[in-house]
Amino acid sequence: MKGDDRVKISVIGCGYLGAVHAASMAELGHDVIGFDVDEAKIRSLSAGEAPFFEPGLPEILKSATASGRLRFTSDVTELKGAKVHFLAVGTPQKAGEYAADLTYVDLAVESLIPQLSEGDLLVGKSTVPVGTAARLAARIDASGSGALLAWNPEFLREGFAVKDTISPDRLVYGIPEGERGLVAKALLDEIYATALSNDTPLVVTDYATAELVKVSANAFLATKISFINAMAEIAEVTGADVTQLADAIGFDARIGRRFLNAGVGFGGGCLPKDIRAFSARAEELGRGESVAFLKEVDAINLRRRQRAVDLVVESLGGQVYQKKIAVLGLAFKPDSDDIRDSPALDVAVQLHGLGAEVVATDPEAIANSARKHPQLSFTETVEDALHGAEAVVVVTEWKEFRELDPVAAKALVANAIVIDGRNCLDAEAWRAAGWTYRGMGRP
Ligand SMILES: NC(=O)c1ccc[n+]([C@@H]2O[C@H](COP(=O)([O-])OP(=O)(O)OC[C@H]3O[C@@H](n4cnc5c(N)ncnc54)[C@H](O)[C@@H]3O)[C@@H](O)[C@H]2O)c1
Ligand SMILES: O=c1ccn([C@@H]2O[C@H](COP(=O)(O)OP(=O)(O)O[C@H]3O[C@H](CO)[C@@H](O)[C@H](O)[C@H]3O)[C@@H](O)[C@H]2O)c(=O)[nH]1
Repeated sequence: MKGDDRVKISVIGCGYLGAVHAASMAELGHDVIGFDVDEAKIRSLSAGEAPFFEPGLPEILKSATASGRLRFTSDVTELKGAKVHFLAVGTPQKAGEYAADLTYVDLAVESLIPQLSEGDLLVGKSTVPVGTAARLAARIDASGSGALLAWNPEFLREGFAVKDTISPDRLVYGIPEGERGLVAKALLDEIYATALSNDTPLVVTDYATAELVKVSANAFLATKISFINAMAEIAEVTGADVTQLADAIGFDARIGRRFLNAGVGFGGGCLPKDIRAFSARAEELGRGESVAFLKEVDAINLRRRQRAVDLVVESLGGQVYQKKIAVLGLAFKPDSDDIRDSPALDVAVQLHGLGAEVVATDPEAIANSARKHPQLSFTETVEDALHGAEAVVVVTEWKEFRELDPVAAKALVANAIVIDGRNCLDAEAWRAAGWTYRGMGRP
């Protein structure tokens, strides 16, 4: 791509999604300016440093900022002149409610409107309740800026975010009808030229479908995880093994083995809040019953965290008070430092609440966890966590935990009891080394 041909892009909101999107778009050759109201985040990004852990991000941040294709600002007026503006601000769960909080989306759009010029394209990436795009399009029309709106939901997974952005499984464009839609599509095609030239499937549709594709994809994934966790609950009272069950049903190509790992369940900044926001929106639309099952998906999910806590208590004869428990894992999944709605951190907090002396460790998520829960004790090394522990609970399946040597680990602990909250250990090897092994839905 030659300098003058590059599309000038702005990214509004440089959190997990926005920072990765900005750096990846620059990596693909576009001129990008990232904007965030959080000045500390902007300072870190401007220095080429990722404010969170994401494999591959530091490398592309450094190369793109050094090449001049990527810069960051906390001054919204600097977005003037960009042709395409990606909206990537947060849409968290409202406090005490299921619905999504759209405050950040609305504030960001209001601050962007004075910077827009005729023919500019605002592209929504944040996950929003269906109907939001139509409302924002009307607001932009009323502003008289002459800008257009498209909704282009994002499906990246943390831990694989750069790869997922540069080579997505599919692209979805929600665009307006008629000529304006064609203009929007042409700009998006230019931005995603690399992915499209690699035959990435493209779905071009209306706003409502694009918004619904995103939330229904997450609802499906959450349902798949809660389905297998429901089977784990049945396995627990019948002596069956849910991991073998998952393998066996997963061989059916119509079902597939992915997202059938039973354990302490799903967490993170997306699946939990997205299924709740979907339920709330469906209720507003008078169709609450259509997705009523999502409340059960949520309930099954939360029960599994409790199950891990109960297993620890049960294994210690019903009493954890003042007993040292090693909690291996804090992040909501491996290869991430994200602790938003983390089942692992929740298990640690619950055990602490029961009076246990929790010592938790995680390769990347200690700093975030300590900020949120300073009452917990943390240690950098697994060995320190294991030393003198009366029980060990594995709640995030980091490679370093999966590959622990059960013989060496046994020499450190006071009691060889392990609760495998992610079914990620070799049960036979741990038992052979003398451990009492308890998994989630497997004997
Ligand atoms: N994290 C993911 O893996 C992922 C993947 C797909 C979709 N999403 C969706 O993307 C959105 C962002 O998620 P996230 O995980 O990056 O959240 P985040 O909380 O990490 O980042 C949001 C950022 O927006 C900034 N912000 C808030 N108000 C602003 C404003 N008015 N102007 C500019 N910046 C503002 C915040 O300071 C923050 O840095 C959500 O809707 C989420 O559901 C996230
Ligand atoms: O078999 C499985 C698979 C996942 N999980 C858990 O499910 C959660 C979510 O995992 P994952 O989906 O890999 O993480 P996210 O990065 O939150 O990605 C989800 O949420 C994003 C934000 O909307 C979407 O873009 C992605 O497509 C969607 O996978 C984590 O706690 C995992 O431990 C399980 O318990 N069992």
